[in-house]
Amino acid sequence: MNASGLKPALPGISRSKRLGFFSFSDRNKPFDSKQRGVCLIKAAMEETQTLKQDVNGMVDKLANRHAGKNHNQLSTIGNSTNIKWHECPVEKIDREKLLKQKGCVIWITGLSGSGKSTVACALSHMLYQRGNLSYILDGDNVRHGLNRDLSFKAEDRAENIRRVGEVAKLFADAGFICIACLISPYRRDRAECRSMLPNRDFVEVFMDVPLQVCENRDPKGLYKLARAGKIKGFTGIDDPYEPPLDAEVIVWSKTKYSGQHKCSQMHCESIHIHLHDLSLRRMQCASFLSFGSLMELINCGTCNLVLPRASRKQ
Ligand SMILES: Nc1ncnc2c1ncn2[C@@H]1O[C@H](COP(=O)(O)OS(=O)(=O)O)[C@@H](OP(=O)(O)O)[C@H]1O
Ligand SMILES: Nc1ncnc2c1ncn2[C@@H]1O[C@H](COP(=O)(O)OP(=O)(O)O)[C@@H](O)[C@H]1O
Repeated sequence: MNASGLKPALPGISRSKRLGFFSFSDRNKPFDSKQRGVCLIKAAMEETQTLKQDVNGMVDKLANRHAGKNHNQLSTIGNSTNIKWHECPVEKIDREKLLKQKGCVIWITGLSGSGKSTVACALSHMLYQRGNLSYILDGDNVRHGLNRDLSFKAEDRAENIRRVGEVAKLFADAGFICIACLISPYRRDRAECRSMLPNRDFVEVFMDVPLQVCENRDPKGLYKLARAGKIKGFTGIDDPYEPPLDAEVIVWSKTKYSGQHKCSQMHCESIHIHLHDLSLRRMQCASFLSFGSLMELINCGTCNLVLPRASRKQ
């Protein structure tokens, strides 16, 4: 069977993934038509599945590209009536070419004191050193301006996450690597942010640090106030935190497994990072890294983060 001379049926789908072309490596065995038939059916099923995934991916992409945009008619979105989406000939892909990077959102979630801002800054610094443009949306900082009207009640937290999700999406559209670090305690709110972006343009990073460790760090003294009842509805104390079930990246401090609460300098310097390969639904690799060699993970394979060697600002 020869695939040469035929154009791919769908753009972006390689010949090898099209139905009807199989290669058999075991050519020396005597021909067993029954076994060969089973082989063919199996291969066809696998190819069909792959093709389906490719087509779904393309449909997703188009759906995401046009989500909420009605190009010819006036629309009503929420309370905004009679609005119309305006296209510009300079698109995301053009800006990405200019910046030589892929616009995406890295969403860091975890308890207060789990190290979200620290990781965000380290990542941003390393990207800067590599010549990549990033921007951090830190929950604490955004609440100083855009979200200053929001409290820590569940509905206000949801609105906080929605707004930051929308802003992050704009940054990604601008071609930035947008690093959002917020407690974002509810799965539903985070899932909504994920759904705003095409598949793989949203990388969820879970700071898997136990409450006890965060509470021992307590850099702002907030846990102490919460335990004393002076702050009500503090995440982890008297307000919920729903850990992600399928984050692409999981980060934890070594202290979680060493059983120490006050960590030594060496432990402070070490974090573990797991890349969660969602396509295989299993942990792909576990890496032990010094804090200085944090992550270099952009536009690589199944998820957008890579764990590189990079020097830390002393
Ligand atoms: N009740 C309560 N619960 C949790 N956190 C509180 C609360 N009150 C104030 N803070 C401070 O607000 C920071 C978290 O803001 P976020 O916007 O990330 O929170 S959320 O995503 O809306 O849940 C958080 O910052 P981080 O410690 O950086 O997470 C706290 O400094
Ligand atoms: N891997 C780590 N080991 C030990 N301490 C850490 C680590 N990462 C961050 N910290 C410290 O924990 C505290 C909280 O970190 P921060 O990044 O502000 O957390 P968050 O943004 O989640 O509230 C800070 O004092 C920071 O220096």
